[in-house]
Amino acid sequence: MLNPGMQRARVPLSSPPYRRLVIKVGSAVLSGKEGRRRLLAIADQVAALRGEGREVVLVSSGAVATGMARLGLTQRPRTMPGKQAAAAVGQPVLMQLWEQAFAWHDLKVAQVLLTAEDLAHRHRYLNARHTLKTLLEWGIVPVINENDTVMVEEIKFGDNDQLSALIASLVAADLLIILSDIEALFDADPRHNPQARPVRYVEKVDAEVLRMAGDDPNQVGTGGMRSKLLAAEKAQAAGIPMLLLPGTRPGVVLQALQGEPVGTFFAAGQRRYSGQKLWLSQLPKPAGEILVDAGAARALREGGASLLPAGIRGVKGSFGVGEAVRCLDPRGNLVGVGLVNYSSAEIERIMGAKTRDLEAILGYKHSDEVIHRDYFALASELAAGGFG
Ligand SMILES: Nc1ncnc2c1ncn2[C@@H]1O[C@H](COP(=O)(O)OP(=O)(O)O)[C@@H](O)[C@H]1O
Ligand SMILES: N[C@@H](CCC(=O)OP(=O)(O)O)C(=O)O
Repeated sequence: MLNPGMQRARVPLSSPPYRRLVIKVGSAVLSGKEGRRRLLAIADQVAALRGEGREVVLVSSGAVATGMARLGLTQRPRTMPGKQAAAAVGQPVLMQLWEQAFAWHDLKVAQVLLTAEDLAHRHRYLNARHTLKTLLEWGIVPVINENDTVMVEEIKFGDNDQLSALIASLVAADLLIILSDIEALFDADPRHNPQARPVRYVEKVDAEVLRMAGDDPNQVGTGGMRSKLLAAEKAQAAGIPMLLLPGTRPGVVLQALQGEPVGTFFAAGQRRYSGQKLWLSQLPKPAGEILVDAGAARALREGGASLLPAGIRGVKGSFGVGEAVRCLDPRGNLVGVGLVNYSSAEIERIMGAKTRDLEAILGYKHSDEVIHRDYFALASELAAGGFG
């Protein structure tokens, strides 16, 4: 949903002070001849923001692009192991650049490499949160990237735009800033449509807005504009506004926060959840699937019920206690996602059974419910780019 009256993106004057920021820097900003200069300019701005009493978490892409430069490759490797090898070469070089850039300002950096799996386990997610919180308390600038060398296609976040939105929720940021190589969101892909006009304000990321974006990235990036819109959608669902800015322009973050009209501002949405349920609704990948019967599907969808063993007809995949799984109805439609109190092996033994028989079957009982209602989010409530 656009607001045609609002021509230029301004951080609204009525906005909160934006004390905690997550700033994502795209590969396009950090690569090429100008990459080094832009990295230094971003570090200058982060240092200035820190000086104003704000906290900043950086999400930095660029490991693959930096590795390519270091290895003298002119084309992005096509295979997954090729990209991973390039990232393994590039990541330490990239961190060294951030380390040096921040050292000028007497600031220390910390490298945090995450996989989607890390955030899909509640205890690992909470560990990541504690670590980031501690780093911020110590006055350190965390620099996060996907752990490219160990991730596999099935469990990757998709790209760092998605990761940055998840991190914004994780640290309860006041604002997510995405720095790319483009002035703003345009109403059509500007590479194919020279008449495309910038959109300065987006109230809500809906189908009309998603239609504007191409999903093929620039030469070095990954997700394209579509993935930035999906990140905005995730941030909006968490009640966090997002600002898309041209990271190629020095000083642009400070200008935007002073109210200058630059980039595209995505309003904070109505926060749908907090805590556990927010995390569930944004998870990138499920650990497995539970097939439920029609009665259980109705009870979950309409009655806000917990999932009992009696309503389970099948299990797919192998998962442990506490993992997040998809629940599918008899037609294969997604009912929602939830955290299981039993492993897939246990569910295979107790599916279809009455609650009172669980102890006799297993010899113990963790709980009556396989998924408790407080740990379940309906399909209609999931963020785009999540389980869906
Ligand atoms: N509607 C649109 N508005 C702006 N940019 C778009 C649009 N559709 C596609 N793009 C392209 O998306 C690119 C940015 O995405 P990406 O390559 O993933 O960047 P990054 O490396 O910063 O993550 C821009 O360079 C632009 O060419
Ligand atoms: N982890 C990858 C990032 C890939 C990625 O999402 O890139 P981009 O679209 O430029 O944010 C790297 O460091 O190269």
